[in-house]
Amino acid sequence: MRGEVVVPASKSLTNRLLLLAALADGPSVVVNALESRDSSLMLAGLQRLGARVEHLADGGGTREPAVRITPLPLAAPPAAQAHDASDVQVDCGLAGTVMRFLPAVAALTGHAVHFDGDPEARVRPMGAVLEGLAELGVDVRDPSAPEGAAPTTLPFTVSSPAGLTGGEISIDASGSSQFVSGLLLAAPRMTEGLTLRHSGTSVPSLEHVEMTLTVLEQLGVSVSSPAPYTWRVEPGAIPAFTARVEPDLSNAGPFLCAAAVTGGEVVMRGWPKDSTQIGRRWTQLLTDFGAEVDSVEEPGGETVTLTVRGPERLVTPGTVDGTAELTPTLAALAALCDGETTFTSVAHLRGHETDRIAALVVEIRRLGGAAEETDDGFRVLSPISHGGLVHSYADHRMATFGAVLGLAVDGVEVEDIGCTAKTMPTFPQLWERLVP
Ligand SMILES: O=C(O)C1=C[C@@H](OP(=O)(O)O)[C@@H](O)[C@H](O)C1
Ligand SMILES: C=C(OP(=O)(O)O)C(=O)O
Repeated sequence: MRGEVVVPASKSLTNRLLLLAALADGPSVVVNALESRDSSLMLAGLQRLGARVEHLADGGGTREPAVRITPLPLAAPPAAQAHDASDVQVDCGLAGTVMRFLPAVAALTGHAVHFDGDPEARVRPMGAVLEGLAELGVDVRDPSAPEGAAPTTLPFTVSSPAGLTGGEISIDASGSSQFVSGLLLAAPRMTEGLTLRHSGTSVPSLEHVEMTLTVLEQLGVSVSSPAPYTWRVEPGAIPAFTARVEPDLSNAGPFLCAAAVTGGEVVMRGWPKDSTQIGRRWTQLLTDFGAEVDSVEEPGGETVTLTVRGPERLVTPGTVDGTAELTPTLAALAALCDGETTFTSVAHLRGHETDRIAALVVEIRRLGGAAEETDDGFRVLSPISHGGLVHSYADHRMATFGAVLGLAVDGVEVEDIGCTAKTMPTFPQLWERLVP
């Protein structure tokens, strides 16, 4: 695999910026927003909550497509305009950022809003974010459950006729960093702002919480972390803004790994030098697996051209720690190494699009490799030895895991490559272009 790749925009940054545009104090423009299932669901959800969405061919003279959002109306306490909006429905699909980020925004509008999603989404953990909202006075219920039973998964309805006052709450976010981000993103529009404390052992994917805080700060919101695992967002207007979205560095992973597993070379221009995305870790991770990574600064100084060259034989780093959403792609590298690789601090992957720990172990074994689950992750013991059908489980990263394996082993077929549309609808075309 040899060539140059331009990956689409970041899902995580797109969905944060779209949401914050809907809470800003005037129309805002998100340039180079991702177009994918997750971002479409975010836009549709924000529209349901009252935001206006316009697609622009040229975002503010940059000749790049953009989305202009006119903010949604917030509840005016006392909630004179809050109507009985039992017909406001938000479809979350399988998007964690929609199911975890929009309930607090829904509460700010004063409407009763019903959330549901794909069958696979109905098992993804939601408890902590819903408990947090309940602590803030929001009525959270599953209309089909017995009276009094607090929902911990989709579907559910949130309703807070007077909007959100905010204050100080504590939740256990050990299941997902999105529980923290989902409450902090809405916090500037809570009348008292929000102090949020995490009460469990550790928060996974902490890079994503840092991304939330940085984006808020870049948009003029005052944020702080007064103690470990405690965050404070001050109340206030979010000035209307224009922001451009970086390329998705997590989705860059399969392409960079394509070079790594084939002894090829893949070039990416416009790689941000200073990103909040967890995908910034690829340069070190690929080096750890034996690839050669070069970066050359581009004019302007904010981006580099990244070149990844694959080694003759991959080497295992032994342990790979806390790699969150990068893990399925890294598991493909591990499944092509002779030595053992142990993935640690990724227990929360069981609550992703599918139980990724179980899925990765099953699929590696299906192709003749040896792998086992551990308490906080999994271990790849020996490489895959033959082809077969890799199951996707509706999970874009399981599909791209299979695609990377198929470059190194004959006869690998990936079921439902279309599920990559969750964050990268152009994956099949971009992939084909790299094949010699
Ligand atoms: O905030 C975000 O944009 C995300 C946070 C992470 O969630 P978890 O903390 O559940 O891993 C990550 O895996 C997900 O793809 C995107
Ligand atoms: C975990 C992921 O997605 P979500 O935003 O749906 O949680 C992911 O993209 O790997």
